[in-house]
Amino acid sequence: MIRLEAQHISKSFGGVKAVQDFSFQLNQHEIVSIIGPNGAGKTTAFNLLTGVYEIDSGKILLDGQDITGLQQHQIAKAGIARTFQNIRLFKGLNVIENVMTAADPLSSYNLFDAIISSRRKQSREAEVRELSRNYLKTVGLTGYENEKPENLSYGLQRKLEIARALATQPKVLLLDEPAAGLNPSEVRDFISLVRELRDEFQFSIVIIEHRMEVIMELSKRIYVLNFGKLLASGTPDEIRNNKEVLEAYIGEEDPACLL
Ligand SMILES: Nc1ncnc2c1ncn2[C@@H]1O[C@H](COP(=O)(O)OP(=O)(O)OP(=O)(O)O)[C@@H](O)[C@H]1O
Repeated sequence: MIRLEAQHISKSFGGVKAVQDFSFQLNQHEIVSIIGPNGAGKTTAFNLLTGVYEIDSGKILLDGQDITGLQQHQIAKAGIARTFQNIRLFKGLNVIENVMTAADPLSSYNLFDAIISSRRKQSREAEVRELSRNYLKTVGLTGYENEKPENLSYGLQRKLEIARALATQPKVLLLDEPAAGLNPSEVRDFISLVRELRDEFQFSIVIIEHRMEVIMELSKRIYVLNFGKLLASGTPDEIRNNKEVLEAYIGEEDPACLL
């Protein structure tokens, strides 16, 4: 069953055609990737799927429902969660509070609130705290609940971002360069985590990534963008052996990156 579908979506910024007539499908319980050289339109595609930008033309469907033109918070509520290329965490809050604000976005978790709040709110807070503790456990952050996010290593901050995304109980998780800045052992760890998450939560995942070992190991199918357009799509083996794709990567920092 198709979970998320983009039909001929396009977006220009002035004269730059960032995404042109791009279509893709993501099935239930599937991991697909979007790859392409720098500036190919990958992040713009995520921004269109999550309502950060209004699309110029095309349609986006989630479980067959048209979600084109919805606001970011409506799309999040409909079931699409994402992480960002540049990690976005709340520095003023500790690790567990970062997850709690995602699990219960209408609440603010701070000491003042705790003192003045009603018993009902306190019991809701206890419930959300417990849920958040579980999400932290899932990503391997047990023991870090009271740390400030900026004191965590880059790899752990990435996990915290994922815990925040999990807390919104998504149907679809969009990961924008989740392995950027990770060392080789963190990359291995991350690959296992993504598989575990998909199996445990039964959701579908789209990954944008430059680290090809991540893409090749995790993706069932890969979409390749170049200058905003779909250049190719197929299985990791098909993409690895696609001459046009290899040519598109020539001149990139890591031209051998398709492995
Ligand atoms: N808000 C914006 N305003 C103007 N131009 C933009 C904006 N966002 C993206 N672009 C342009 O759209 C094109 C696609 O950018 P995008 O960030 O989507 O590429 P990308 O494939 O994610 O690149 P990278 O791998 O470097 O992150 C680029 O030419 C970029 O400069």
